Amino acid sequence: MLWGCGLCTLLAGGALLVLLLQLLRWLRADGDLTVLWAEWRGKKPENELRGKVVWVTGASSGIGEELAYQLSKIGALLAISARREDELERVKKKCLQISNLSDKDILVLRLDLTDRSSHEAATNSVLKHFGKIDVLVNNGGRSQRSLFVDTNLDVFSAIMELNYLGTISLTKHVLNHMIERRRGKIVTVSSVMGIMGAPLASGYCASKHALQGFFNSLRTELTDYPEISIINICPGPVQSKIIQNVFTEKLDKSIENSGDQSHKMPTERCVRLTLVSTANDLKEAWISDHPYLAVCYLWQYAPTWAWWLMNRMGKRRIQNFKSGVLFYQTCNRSTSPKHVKQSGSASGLFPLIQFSEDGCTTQCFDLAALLDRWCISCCVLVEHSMQ
Ligand SMILES: NC(=O)c1ccc[n+]([C@@H]2O[C@H](COP(=O)([O-])OP(=O)(O)OC[C@H]3O[C@@H](n4cnc5c(N)ncnc54)[C@H](O)[C@@H]3O)[C@@H](O)[C@H]2O)c1
Repeated sequence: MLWGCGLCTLLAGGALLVLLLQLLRWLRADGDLTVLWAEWRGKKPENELRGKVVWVTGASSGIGEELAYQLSKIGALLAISARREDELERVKKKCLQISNLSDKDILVLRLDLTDRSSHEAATNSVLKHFGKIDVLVNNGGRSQRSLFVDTNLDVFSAIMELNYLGTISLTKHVLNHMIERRRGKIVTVSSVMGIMGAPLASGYCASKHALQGFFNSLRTELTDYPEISIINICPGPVQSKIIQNVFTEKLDKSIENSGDQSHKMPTERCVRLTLVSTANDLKEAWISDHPYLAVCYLWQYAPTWAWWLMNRMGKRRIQNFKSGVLFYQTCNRSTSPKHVKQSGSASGLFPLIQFSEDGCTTQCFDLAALLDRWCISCCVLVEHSMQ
């Protein structure tokens, strides 16, 4: 009897959760509440960032490249940096085509974040060209895909050198200038992996946690400078070249198969919400589709349940990784996770619920199907959540 009541409560809770998720998806709730509010009622990036000098690192691909495009359309003056100058020239050419900016409004500046001795000169080059830096976007970085036990410590050192030390080194030089002017914005593209943990990305998660801790502390040291904003952006999985560029267990080994990216958040959307967060000086912004965003909330409010979920799914993910199978190789690669072709048993969580292909590709209205879809989505989350 009691057991029956418990089961009913569990099912009702599950149904409510699923309905809530569907509602959030339907409402396109792909950011935390402060981001969504800022997008609806807040300041527009077009008004706040036009004419501002914005320096974007890691601008040769992915999120950084798209930032360059959207900022140029808005009319911001740009310094774009990465290691490959030819790629930056390509990005600059496109920026000039899609905007009203002229050649001198976009500075291409080669920068290796790991070469910290070059950061002061690079900062001076931007200042010499534009006379000021209004916004620094710390975007350059690399993810990881390897088990800690198999990974050379050099890899952990390289991740921290790039994602953490490279970022705070550049910040230090630019911040000196902002302190002199008593104004500016430092935007750092962290990750939801700076909030939670995930298997196969221990070094990457550590570097993003380090960034979160660093910038949250720096913000408290800048209370005498209310016009200087420290803005941490925490995206979930976003379409980019991040998987092609991941660190593996050895420094000289690259990944063989970067897999399908189509289920991830479109780069344009992530960048738009990043600019909304920047325009509105949001201290921290979670930008992600569901169920990833829901897991962030779970992590924040019920960490022990979040651990349970992560451990359950992480086990499967590690098994797949060891056998050389990416989880989504069991899925329809040309569509999103909600269009997973495999049976529910692919998740290993609800082995009794079986799907036909169509059961997954159509909108599912029965509770079991919705629950199963949620579980599969969660598994795909674990596959990708370390980016
Ligand atoms: N794509 C995602 O799913 C995702 C999710 C959360 C956070 N992020 C973060 O977003 C940022 C951008 O990543 P992305 O997804 O666009 O990946 P990406 O690989 O497409 O772009 C990374 C950029 O960083 C640059 N970079 C790498 N090493 C560098 C170095 N030593 N010096 C200077 N630049 C260097 C690359 O050249 C490239 O321009 C990263 O910090 C990443 O951690 C990405």
